[in-house]
Formats: sequence, structure tokens, C-alpha cells
Amino acid sequence: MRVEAKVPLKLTLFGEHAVVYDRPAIAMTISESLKVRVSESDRFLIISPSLNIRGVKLDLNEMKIESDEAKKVLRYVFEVLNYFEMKKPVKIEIDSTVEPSVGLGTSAAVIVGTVAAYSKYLGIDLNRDEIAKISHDIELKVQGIASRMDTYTETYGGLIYFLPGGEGFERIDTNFELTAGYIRRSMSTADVLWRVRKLKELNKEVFDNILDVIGEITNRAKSLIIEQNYEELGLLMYVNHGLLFSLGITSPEADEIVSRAKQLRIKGCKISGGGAGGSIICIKSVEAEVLLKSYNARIVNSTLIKDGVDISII
Ligand SMILES: Nc1ncnc2c1ncn2[C@@H]1O[C@H](COP(=O)(O)OP(=O)(O)O)[C@@H](O)[C@H]1O
Ligand SMILES: C[C@@](O)(CCOP(=O)(O)O)CC(=O)O
Ligand SMILES: [Mg+2]
Repeated sequence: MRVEAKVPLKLTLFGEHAVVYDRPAIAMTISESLKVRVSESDRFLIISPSLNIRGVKLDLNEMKIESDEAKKVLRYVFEVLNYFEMKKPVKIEIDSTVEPSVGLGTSAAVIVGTVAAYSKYLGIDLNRDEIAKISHDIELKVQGIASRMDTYTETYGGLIYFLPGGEGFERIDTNFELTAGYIRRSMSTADVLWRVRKLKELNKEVFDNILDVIGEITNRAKSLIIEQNYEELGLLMYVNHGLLFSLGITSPEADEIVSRAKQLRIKGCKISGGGAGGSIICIKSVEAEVLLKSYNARIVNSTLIKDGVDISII
């Protein structure tokens, strides 16, 4: 038996980082995806062609390759197998339409896909809520810090508003259109999250105020998306980017792109996801695509996808 889980990747429209501290957020699934295929094997094998592993060590006597980096990047998959007590050995193949760690929720997709496919392979029927919850717990365990935004968005699919307080979400029925692309990233989301945590400890009051404003912007943005008021929404994207700059999670190149976008009168642009480079989103326009390409960004297919993880037996 072979089971395949196709997981849509996601963009964060508003509230990244603040959502970790129980403020609201808005995210949506897009046409880019990551597939996890699980099939019979006599031992556990993980194959992921898009991963670049550096610093391998070769034991010439046993012809065995060892890599601390491989262990680290495959920890998301390992912890899923561990959760299911590694009940049956399997071959796990992971294919993604984008590179790993670009602010599009690839970490969550690897977890959601492996939870969905491996549980099905084991004959365990999980509903979406169970897949999302297990996946969130695993992301939190591996990274030490994580909100439920990415795992829930990719499990359920669509454009989703996460309520403040860390519980509850609403799906918003809309045909929102974005232009998006990603640039080089200097850190993983986990590393950025820990940097933000340190900043929070340094000055709790200022930090909390910034997060409150991000929360207010997110709540206003929710109404503007429903009203299709893209002028004001775009303005709030610039404001959200500025607040992310103040949290230290943008990058010089991302700031330059967003500033240039403003100068070109593009309606709205901001960094999306973990930051330190990675994904940038703008209200859809030809000018935004030209701008992103001029910075060698890889344009992503940001068509809103309304369905979440899809499991099939092949
Ligand atoms: N195709 C893949 N195969 C295996 N693991 C992956 C893949 N893509 C992402 N990952 C895991 O997710 C990590 C990236 O997480 P993160 O920095 O949060 O990226 P993103 O912002 O895209 O979610 C990688 O270091 C790796 O551990
Ligand atoms: C920064 C954060 O809000 C989003 C991270 O998104 P990504 O892993 O960069 O796609 C973290 C989280 O919500 O867990
Ligand atoms: Mg991630």
C-alpha cells in the first residue's frame, strides 16, 4: 500500500510572530504544495531531493555517511514517526514545489503530510482536527516555539482568521489575490523565533505594545478583506511590515523591496512568515511581480486554495 498526502503551502497575510503570543493572525493556503508519500519498506528510509545537507562525515570502514545537519533537518519527520511509536517501517518520500525554509510553512507541511500519510498507512483514521492538533504539538516540540497557525492552515485550507487568545479560527470566503515571491533567507524560522523571544525578555512592555498594535491591524485587515477594500488593506500591510522591522525580523533586502514597492505606489507589500528574508507578499499587480523579479525573487503561485491536506491511497 502507498499513501500520499498533498499539503498546500501557506502565506501569512497579517500577524506572524504576534500569533505566537496569542494575538490574532490571517493566513491562506496557496497553489504551491508539498507531497509526502509513504510506502512499504523493510527499514525506515527518508528521501527528500529538495534538502541540501552540508557537512557530511564518511566512515570509510563501514561506508556509512553521518551528518548532524541531516539529523537536525529531518527531526520534524522523525518526531512524527516517534509519535506513532514507529509501528511499521516505511519509505517516506518528500517532494516540494519550493525550497525548504522560505517562509511558506514547509516545516508545518512536512509534519502535516507525514502525520496524515503515516497514520493512514497504519490504518488510523484521523479527522482534520486531530491531524492539526498532533501536527502543532510536534512543531512546538521540535522548534520549542510555534503557534498553531501554519499546521492548522495547511490542514484545513482556505483563508483563515485565527482569533486572539490562541483558540478558535474562522474561514473567510473570499477570492483574495496576491503577488508573492521569496528571496534568500539567512535563518530558519525556529532561529528567528528564539531571537524574538530574547527581545521580548529584554523589554517586555515595549514588545507587548508592538504585538498589540499588530493585533489591532490584523483585526482591521479581516474586515477590509471581507469588504474588498484593498487600498486600506495595502496600507496596513506596509504598517505591519514596519512593526516586523521593529521586532528585528525583516532583512535589508526585504526592507529595500518593500520600500521600493511603496515608492512605486504598489498598494501594499510586506514580509510573510518567519522573516530574515524569505517570502514577500504584495497586493496583486504586474508592478509587484516585476519588482520581485528584479531582486531575483522566485515568484510563487499564490492562487488561494480552499482545501487543506488531501490524502489518497495510490
Ligand atoms: N522538502 C523537505 N523535506 C524535509 N524537510 C523539510 C522540507 N522542507 C522543509 N523541511 C523542514 O522544515 C525546515 C524549515 O522550517 P522553516 O524554517 O520553518 O521553514 P518554513 O518557513 O518554510 O516553514 C527545514 O530545515 C526542514 O527541517
Ligand atoms: C513566525 C510564525 O508566526 C510563522 C512562521 O511561518 P514559517 O515557518 O516561516 O512559514 C511562527 C508561528 O506562527 O509558529
Ligand atoms: Mg515553518
